[in-house]
Amino acid sequence: MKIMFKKQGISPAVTEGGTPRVHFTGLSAGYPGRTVLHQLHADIPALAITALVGPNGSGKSTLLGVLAGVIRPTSGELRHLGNRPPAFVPQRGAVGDALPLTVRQTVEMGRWGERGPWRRLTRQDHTTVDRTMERLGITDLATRQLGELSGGQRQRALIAQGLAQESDLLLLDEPTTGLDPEARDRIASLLAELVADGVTVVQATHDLEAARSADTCLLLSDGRLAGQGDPEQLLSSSTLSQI
Ligand SMILES: Nc1ncnc2c1ncn2[C@@H]1O[C@H](COP(=O)(O)OP(=O)(O)OP(=O)(O)O)[C@@H](O)[C@H]1O
Repeated sequence: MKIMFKKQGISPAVTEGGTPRVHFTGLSAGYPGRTVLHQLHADIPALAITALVGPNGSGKSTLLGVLAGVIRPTSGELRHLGNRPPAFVPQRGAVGDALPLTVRQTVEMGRWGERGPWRRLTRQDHTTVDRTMERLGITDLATRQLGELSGGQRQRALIAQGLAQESDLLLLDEPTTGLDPEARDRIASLLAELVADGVTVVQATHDLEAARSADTCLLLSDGRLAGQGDPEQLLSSSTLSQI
């Protein structure tokens, strides 16, 4: 099993169809005693939105965990063709309701990768946090506890934490699930803006509208790649009913 971070030396096969931000081949991964992902081969194109789609338990969150570096592949090769660690925004439900954190503290944690949890944040860090909260429209929620927010407000705080990491690769686990149409549209517009700003976005989603508006799509079924490419073509009703 190989994990590599590098900017150069991409093989022609990899660059075909656009520069990839992540390339993986023969990738298998899972949890102790249980293989979930089986021999996946795919590219995540740079400066685009990739949707990870598939039924419950098909391995979307596990693949995000592998891309984020929190789950180690058991075999295969994973290449990151960028020079910054990815920013990972977990599912809203995975973040404890009882955590005694304000929105501002939540977003500040996005700077810990640079600074470490015990070092004081710099003025530049605070500026980044302010700017990110403004961008997500949560400045007026700064002193509120995370656990007392609505689903959409909480989701924006978690995305702000991801953005505050200033990575060029943002990995999101179901960012729009359970949100009303206005909140979903807001997040969709933000993701498009981020791509225009130079960020590569990968989102696991059950939201077919979000998936269809992505640039490309990886369809997972039972830990295997059931298809990849144009979401409009891939997410036809016949394919969806098959999986
Ligand atoms: N921590 C864990 N330990 C053991 N097995 C796990 C763990 N997390 C997930 N799994 C198993 O791995 C498989 C894939 O789960 P995963 O969460 O990646 O799927 P998913 O496609 O994201 O599902 P959902 O759409 O429900 O979020 C499932 O069978 C699940 O039970």
